[in-house]
Amino acid sequence: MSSFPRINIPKVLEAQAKYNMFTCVRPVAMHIENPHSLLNMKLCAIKDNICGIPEPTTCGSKMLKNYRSPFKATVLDMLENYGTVIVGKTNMDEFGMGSTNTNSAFGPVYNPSFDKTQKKLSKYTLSELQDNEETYDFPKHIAGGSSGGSAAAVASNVVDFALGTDTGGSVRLPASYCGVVGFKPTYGRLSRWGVIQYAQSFDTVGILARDVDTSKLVFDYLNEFDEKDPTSLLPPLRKRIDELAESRNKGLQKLRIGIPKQLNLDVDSKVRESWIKLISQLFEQDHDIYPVDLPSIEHSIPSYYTLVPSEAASNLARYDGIRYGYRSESDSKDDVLFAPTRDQGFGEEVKRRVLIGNFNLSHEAYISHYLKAQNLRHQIKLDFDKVFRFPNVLTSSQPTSEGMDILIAPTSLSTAPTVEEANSMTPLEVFVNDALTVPSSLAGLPTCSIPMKTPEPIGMQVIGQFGDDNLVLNASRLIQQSM
Ligand SMILES: NC(=O)C[C@H](N)C(=O)O
Repeated sequence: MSSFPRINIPKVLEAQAKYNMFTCVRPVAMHIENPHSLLNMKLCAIKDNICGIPEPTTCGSKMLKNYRSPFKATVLDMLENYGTVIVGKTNMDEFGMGSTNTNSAFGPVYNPSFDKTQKKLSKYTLSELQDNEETYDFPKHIAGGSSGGSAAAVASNVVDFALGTDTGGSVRLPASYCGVVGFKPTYGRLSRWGVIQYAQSFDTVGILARDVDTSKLVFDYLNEFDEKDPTSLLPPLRKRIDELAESRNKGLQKLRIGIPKQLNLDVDSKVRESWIKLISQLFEQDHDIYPVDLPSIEHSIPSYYTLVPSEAASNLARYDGIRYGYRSESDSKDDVLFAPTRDQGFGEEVKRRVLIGNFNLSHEAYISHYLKAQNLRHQIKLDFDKVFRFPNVLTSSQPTSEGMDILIAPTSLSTAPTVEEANSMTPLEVFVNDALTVPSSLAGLPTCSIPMKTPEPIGMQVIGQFGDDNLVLNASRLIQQSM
C-alpha cells in the first residue's frame, strides 16, 4: 500500500532555514508501507552522496549540482522496501572532504545542539529567547563533517535517523559535535553500491540516530551481503564472525576495556574530564580497565592523508565535463575542456586533495609516500590485532585471553568550534582534527560515538575488533543507558 505520510513540513523547513542541513527537502514523500518492518514510517535523511531519489545527488559540489543518477544505492533501496520515509538529502563537505562541513557548495551546516546549549546556559529565560530570537546573537558553531547535514537533521529532531558515510570520521565527528550517536560499522558490512566514491578502501556507510537502539535497529536491517558491491563482506566470512561471536558468548557484565595510551595526547580539558568520568563510571560498574599500547597509530594522520587523497584523485578523474556533471562554458583558447571545468566545478579543498593525491601516485613519490603509507596502515592493523581478544577474521590473528573486548577513546579533540574558528584553521589543522577517528578507519574497525551527558556535546568512541559490530553496539547501548 502506498501513502503520503505526514511529515511536519513547516518544522523541517524551519530547521532547514536555521541550520542548512539539507541540499533538498522532499515536500511530499510518496512511500510504500511495509507493516512487517520496524522501520515502517520512520523518517530518515540521506547524505547527498548516496544515489537514487528523483532529486539530484550532488556530493555537496557545484560539479554535480544537477546530476540525477540512474542508479539507486542498495542501502536506499533497502530502506524504502522496509517502509522508511526519505525526508531529504543532507548537506556535506564536498565529496566528503573535510571535518567542518564548511566545504560545501550549499554553504555551511550549523550545529543545532550547540544552539540549544548556548541558549540554555545564557542568562535569558526561555520565553525571552523565543520572543526575540533574532536579537540574541550567539556565535554559530559548526556541525562537523563531512556528514554534518545528517547529524544536524537528527539533532534537530526532524528525522528519526540519517545515513552518512565515514571515510576517516565523517559520521562520528559530526555526531560528537552535535550530541548524537554515530555508528561506523566494520568496513564491508553495509553495501557501498550506489554511494559515490571518495576513497573506496575506507568509505563506509554509517548511521546517525539519537539513541543506540535505533542505530542497532537500522544496522540489523541493512547488514547484508550485496553481490553488486565488490567490497561487501562475503557470506562465509559473515558466518565465521557470527560463529566466533556465539562461541565466545560474551555477556556485558564484565568487559575488558582498553584505553589507548597514544590517544591521550592533545585532547582539551573538557574532553579529557568527560573521558576520565566515563572510565571511572565503567570501573565502578565492575568492568576491567587497562591501558593499551598502539604505537603505530601515531602515524595515522600521515598515512590516512597520503592514501585517501591518492584514491580520491583517481576517483575524481571522471569529472571532466564530458560524460556528466558541470561543464565549463569558458571559451578559452585552450582546446582542453577539462581544465577550466575542474577549476570552476571543484572547491578549494577538493583541488588541494586531487593535487596531493596525484603527486603521491607519481613516479617521484610512489615509493617514498604511497607505499610507505600502505605499510604504516598495515602496522596499524597489526597493532589493533594485538590488543583485541576477538580474532580478526581477515588476518586470522591469534588473540590471547588477556585481550580487550572494546577500546574507549574520545571522538574529537575538542567540542565544536565556531564557524569563525573553523574558517581560520589551516588545512593542516583541519587534518589533525581527525587524529582520534582515523585509526579505526585505517583498520576498518566498527566504532560508535556516543554522546556524553555534558553541557556542550562531547562524544566518546567504542572501538571493536573487525566484524565485532554487535559487541560494539551492545556495549554502546549499555554505556548510553547507564549514564
Ligand atoms: N570523509 C571523512 O571521513 C572526513 C575526513 N575528515 C576527510 O576529510 O577525509
